Amino acid sequence: MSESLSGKIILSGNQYGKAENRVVRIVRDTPRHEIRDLNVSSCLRGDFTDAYLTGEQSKVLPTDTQKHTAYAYAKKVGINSPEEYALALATHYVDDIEPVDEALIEVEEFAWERAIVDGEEHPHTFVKASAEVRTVAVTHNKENTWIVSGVKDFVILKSTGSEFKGFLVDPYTILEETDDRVMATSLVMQWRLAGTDPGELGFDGLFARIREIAIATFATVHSLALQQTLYRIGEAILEEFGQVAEVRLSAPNKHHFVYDFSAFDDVENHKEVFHADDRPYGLIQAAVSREDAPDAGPAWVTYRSWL
Ligand SMILES: O=c1[nH]c(=O)c2[nH]c(=O)[nH]c2[nH]1
Repeated sequence: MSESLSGKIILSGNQYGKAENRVVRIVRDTPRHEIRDLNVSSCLRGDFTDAYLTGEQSKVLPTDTQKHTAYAYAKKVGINSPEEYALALATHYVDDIEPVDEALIEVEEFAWERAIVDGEEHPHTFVKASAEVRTVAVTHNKENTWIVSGVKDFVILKSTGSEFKGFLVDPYTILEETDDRVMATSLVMQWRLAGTDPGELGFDGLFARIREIAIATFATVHSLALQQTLYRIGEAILEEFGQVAEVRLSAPNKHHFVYDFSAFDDVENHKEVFHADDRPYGLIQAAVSREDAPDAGPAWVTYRSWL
C-alpha cells in the first residue's frame, strides 16, 4: 500500500539568466583588426523566491537586460580574455544588483584564424578555425570566486603508440587484446584555478600552454589505456602550473576498427584501413587534483547541469 506524502511544498531551488548571447567583438583601432567570437550565458542566484511563489518581479533583473549587459561589457571592458570578461560581468551582477548573491558566467569562444593572402596574414579577413571550443565558467559571490577554464570538441588521434590488454574477462568479453591500435577522442578538458590569478602567461597564454601540454602528453605517452592517458595529461598540467588546483577530463573513445577484408582474396589490411565508428563509444572520465586543493564549492555546477 502506498502512503501519500504530506510535507509542505516549498521552492527548493532556483536560478535564472540569459543563455547563449552570441557576442562578436572586433577591435578596429588599427588597420590590423582582432576578433573575439563568444557565446555568453549569465545565470543569477539570489533572492528571487517571490518571482516564483507570487509572481512579484521587483527583484528580477530581466534576462533581456542581461543580454544588453553582455554586449555593453564587450565594449566597456573589452575582451582581453574570456576569463577577464566573465569576471567583470560576474562582479557587476554581485556588486551592483542588490538581490544577486551569486553569478555564474559561462563563455564559449570560437576560434578564427587570420586569412593568408599572397603568403601574408590579412589584416581584416578571418577563416573559421577548427571545431574546437574554448570554455570558461566563472562563479562569483561575495566570499569567493571560482574560475574553470577549458576546451571541448578537442579532437585528437594517434595512429599507433596505444594498446589495450590485460583487462578483466567475463563470459561476455569477446574483445581481443591489442598492442597497437588507433586512439582517438574528442576531449573535454577543464582546469580549475586555485585562486583568480592565471600567473605570468595570463589567461590566454595559460590556455595555449595547457593545450600544448595535452597534445604533447597524448602524443608521447605510450598509452596502455585512455584512462592512463587522461591521468597523465592532468598530472602534466598540475606539475607545470602551481596555480591550477584540479583538472577534469572527459574523453569519448572514438573507436577505429580495422576493416575486415577477410572475404577478399586480394586485399590485405595491415591496420591501414579502418571503420570509424561513431557510436556506441566508451566514455572515460577523470579528475586529477592536488590533495590540498582549495574547496571546489560551486565551481563545477554548470548552468545546464544544475537541473
Ligand atoms: O582505453 C580503453 N579503455 C577502456 O576502458 C576500454 N574498454 C574497451 O572496450 N576499450 C577500451 N579502451
